[in-house]
Amino acid sequence: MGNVPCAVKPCLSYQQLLREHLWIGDSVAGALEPAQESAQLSGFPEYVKIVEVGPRDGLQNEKVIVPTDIKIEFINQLSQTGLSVIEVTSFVSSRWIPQMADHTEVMKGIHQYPGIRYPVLTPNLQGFHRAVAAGATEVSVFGAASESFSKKNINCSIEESMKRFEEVVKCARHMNIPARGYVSCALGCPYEGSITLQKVTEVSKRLYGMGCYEISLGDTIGVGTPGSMKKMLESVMKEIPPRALAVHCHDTYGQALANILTALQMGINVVDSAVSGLGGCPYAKGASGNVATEDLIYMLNGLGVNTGVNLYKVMEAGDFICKAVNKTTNSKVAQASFNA
Ligand SMILES: CC(C)(COP(=O)([O-])OP(=O)([O-])OC[C@H]1O[C@@H](n2cnc3c(N)ncnc32)[C@H](O)[C@@H]1OP(=O)([O-])[O-])[C@@H](O)C(=O)NCCC(=O)NCCSC(=O)C[C@@](C)(O)CC(=O)[O-]
Repeated sequence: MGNVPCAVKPCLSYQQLLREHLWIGDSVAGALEPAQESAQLSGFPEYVKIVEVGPRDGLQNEKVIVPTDIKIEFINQLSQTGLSVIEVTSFVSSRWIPQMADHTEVMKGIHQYPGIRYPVLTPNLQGFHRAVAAGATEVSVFGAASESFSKKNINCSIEESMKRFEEVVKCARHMNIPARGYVSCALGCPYEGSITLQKVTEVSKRLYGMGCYEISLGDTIGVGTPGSMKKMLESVMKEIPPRALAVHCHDTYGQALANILTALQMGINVVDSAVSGLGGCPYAKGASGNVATEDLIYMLNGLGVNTGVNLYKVMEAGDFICKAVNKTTNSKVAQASFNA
């Protein structure tokens, strides 16, 4: 029963807690009111948009190729949870990321529900055109604040990447397709170590300036702390309003939830996460998965922050994909619940 206080241990199991109490994520009338009040009082946003990156970031690093029908079933299950954004796949080179080679089949195979957005990664115009042909209606370009990471990940300098992204975003705008921008290594780089605040801010500003509607600041190797997150956001927020920013925290050093909490207190209300804490970038060696969506929802529910997402259904989708890829979940909430 993990951290449940001794006094309640004999009375409650985690499953009871999850099913019957406010942590479940359904708005039980009345039950959320005191917590919602506390969320408002403490300066947290009333609503957080969760960008589920499990099918893309979560699976891209898996060595064994996950069958396409499993990916499609996983995404369809996620669509039943209340999530409003699910990142589906990447239109990148299959030589670089073999796991994403079935991007077109996945994109065409999923059921796209109204009200849910299904963005995909597009590093260049070639990827963009293929994505659109496969039915994508939202794309993301992905840059880095580190020169070395940019070269390792997308085989070009930051400057060259900006030119490619400008082409993609321009084309997307003509077609009324929203484009999101990622900035990797916002809190540290696997090759260069510390990255200056100026560089993170400069790259973010360029992506925002070219028309990306939201900039996701990636702690690619999970080295950030609430202290470095605060400083980085203070710098970026001088150029970009918090409503256009998201945080994307890998949990390598166990700091992800603390970093997210810091970002929320600073006015950010978009958070990327991956079911079961899956994930990692093949070009960021040693980086572990993203913050688990289950753990994020549990924390937000406890704060009374609305996400519209059902925790129990997310845990079921997580259980499905973990069994399919033969992995144990990294979500503490799922571990505690399923082992109770
Ligand atoms: C960007 C490239 C393609 C450049 O790769 P390149 O080798 O420099 O490309 P090129 O332009 O020289 O072309 C070489 C070949 O690639 C093909 N090509 C060219 N573009 C494409 C494309 N879009 N889709 C499919 N094929 C493509 C092109 O057609 C050609 O084929 P060939 O003539 O030799 O047969 C490559 O480096 C690549 O695919 N990189 C992807 C890396 C990646 O996906 N990394 C993981 C995602 S980023 C991440 O996880 C971080 C994030 C977002 O989560 C945030 C965080 O945590 O920080």
